[in-house]
Amino acid sequence: MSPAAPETTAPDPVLAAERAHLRRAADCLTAMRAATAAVTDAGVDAWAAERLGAARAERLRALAADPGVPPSFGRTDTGTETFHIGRRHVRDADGTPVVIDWRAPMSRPFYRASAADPQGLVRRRRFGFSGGELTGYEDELLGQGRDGDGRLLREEIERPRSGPMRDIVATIAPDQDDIVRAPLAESICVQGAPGTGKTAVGLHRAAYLLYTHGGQLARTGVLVVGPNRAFLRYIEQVLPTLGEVDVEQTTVAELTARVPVRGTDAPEVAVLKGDARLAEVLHRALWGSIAKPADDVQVPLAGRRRRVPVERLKRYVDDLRRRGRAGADQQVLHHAAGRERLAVLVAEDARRQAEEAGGSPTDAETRRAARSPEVRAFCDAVWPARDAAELVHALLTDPALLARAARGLLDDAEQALLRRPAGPLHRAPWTDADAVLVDEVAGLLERTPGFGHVVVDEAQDLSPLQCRAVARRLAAGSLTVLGDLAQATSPWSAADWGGTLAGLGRPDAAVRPLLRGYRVPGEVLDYANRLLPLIAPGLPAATAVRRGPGSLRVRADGVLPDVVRELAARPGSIGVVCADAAVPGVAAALAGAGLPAAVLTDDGAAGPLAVVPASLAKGLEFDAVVVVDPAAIVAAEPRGLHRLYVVLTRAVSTLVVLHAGDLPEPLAE
Ligand SMILES: Nc1ncnc2c1ncn2[C@@H]1O[C@H](COP(=O)(O)OP(=O)(O)OP(=O)(O)O)[C@@H](O)[C@H]1O
Repeated sequence: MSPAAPETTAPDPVLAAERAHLRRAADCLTAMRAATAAVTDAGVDAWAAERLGAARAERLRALAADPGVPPSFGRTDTGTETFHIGRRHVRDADGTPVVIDWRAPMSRPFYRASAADPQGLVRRRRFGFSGGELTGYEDELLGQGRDGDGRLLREEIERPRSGPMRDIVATIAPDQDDIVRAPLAESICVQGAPGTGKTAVGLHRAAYLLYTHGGQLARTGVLVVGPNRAFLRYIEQVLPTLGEVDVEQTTVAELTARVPVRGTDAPEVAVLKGDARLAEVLHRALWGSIAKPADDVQVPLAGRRRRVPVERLKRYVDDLRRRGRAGADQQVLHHAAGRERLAVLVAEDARRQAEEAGGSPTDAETRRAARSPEVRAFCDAVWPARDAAELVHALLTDPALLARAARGLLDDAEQALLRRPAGPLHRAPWTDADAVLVDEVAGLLERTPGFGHVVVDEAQDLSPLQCRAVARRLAAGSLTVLGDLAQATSPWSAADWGGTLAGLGRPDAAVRPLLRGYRVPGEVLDYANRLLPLIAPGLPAATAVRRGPGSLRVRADGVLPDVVRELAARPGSIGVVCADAAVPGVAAALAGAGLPAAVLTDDGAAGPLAVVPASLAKGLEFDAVVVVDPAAIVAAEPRGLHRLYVVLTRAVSTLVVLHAGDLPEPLAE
């Protein structure tokens, strides 16, 4: 590696030149923004409001002025040409590129070149920043077979966390880049150990796809699904920092929020309600409510009445009913569309009769016939319009209805588990799992609008029916599934990805591993990995990209406030993770010692010192983590060891494990 210039007092000509280039790029960017704003302001407010939206325009302006986001983070030299790489294209007034967007094909060697395979580069230069100021650089003379030593990568990872997740655009690794730049048509499942960058890679893939397939994806949209609001708060700034403000980021609970959730299910009930068999029960309940036509229908058409005989009516209904299941071509007839279609078939029958009798009813007359009170009454009797919430409510409160729909699928004990007391629909004690059932029925009634690409994070925890809810939002698009089977804590967690991918509608998605751990120092990762043979015997352990001597402290005698006070002496965030039931006690102990900590909630954002219920720790990270009483975390739930594995892998710099009693066995020695 060539000289890395740390903070210097003597002027470094390379630094001076790069700073000048950055200043120029910043000026050009400001000019580009000003030009865009001028266009927007010049009497095209309606367009601007519609296309950009006030919030988006605001965000773009903020980005332009954000000193924490330098216009370039590195450069490539081919020997004849130099390209600066940044978060977005910057060009000067003549249109000459000043910075190349990281997603452009020309930027690819920046991420892929190595000493063994320089990809036409003689040098790769990475910049180091401090407070938005260029303070150093690292050169890799690839042409001479010399790779870098990763010092800047290490600095970047260990830069104290002060808020939400940051992008990794300056340091995406080749194996990550492979996934980020995979073709749009490819659905991918990223199985990665904690801190290997799955979330980061998924978000950068979304940004890459939007850049590369802008037109197509701008129409169909990109959706990111995370486990809860706290997690979304944590990740939600990554895409805007990359210039992508039009991505919808949500949770399964929000996707399926068709009924007000006021209740909770016992665990065994939640498991059953998430079971794939329920999809079939609901399908039967809905389509089974279609009746057999009992009488002929008299259809008023063009001033005459035409009788459509019951036998033909039965055939129309049967044909349509058959199309309620996916055929070989996967085109499913939705229930509401089936009802419309039935009315049209009846009216067309009458039209044919009229034509055979020498008449010629018009299209408009036929449409009117389809909407006539007679035909409507027939459809109401045979193929009534249904409401998703009403149907699920009826199924859960009417044992006879449930028994009919569940015959051969759910035994008596399972049916009893599902039952809830009868009561008015508007006061129904809906649960999260019920909401997914209602969404399932809504998806049978009408087509759910689908996105062009969906990124689903922490996918190992999805129930089969939650998978179906996500799959409905996918339509013909592709999927990026992110997860770690070793961190699976929900009751439906499986030992492999097959079921989840099938449930998500992409059984053939390739499973791609990520095995280099960025977040957690080697000492901490090795410690957590001791649990792997117990919780996920088939999975290979990740190796950390860096070691951190002293990063792991396992203490039987530690006093929590003292430990926290000591950690707080260093910059960065602190997460105190404990069993959910211990949260009030831990928060009180800290407050009592003059260390007020915010308790992280499902929809809250964490402050610099947060008490984190173990059940919410997934996906998050803190510079320092204190795990309080690991045995209680394990004892709190059936997959407690998996939960412990999650919480032990949240620390970027320091992990302190405080235990009063025995440690879980693999961690004891
Ligand atoms: N190539 C990289 N360069 C710098 N930092 C990286 C890189 N890849 C990942 N990181 C950092 O490592 C940390 C973990 O990343 P991320 O949260 O995406 O991992 P994950 O695999 O989703 O973890 P978990 O399974 O624990 O949720 C983040 O701080 C991220 O910025």
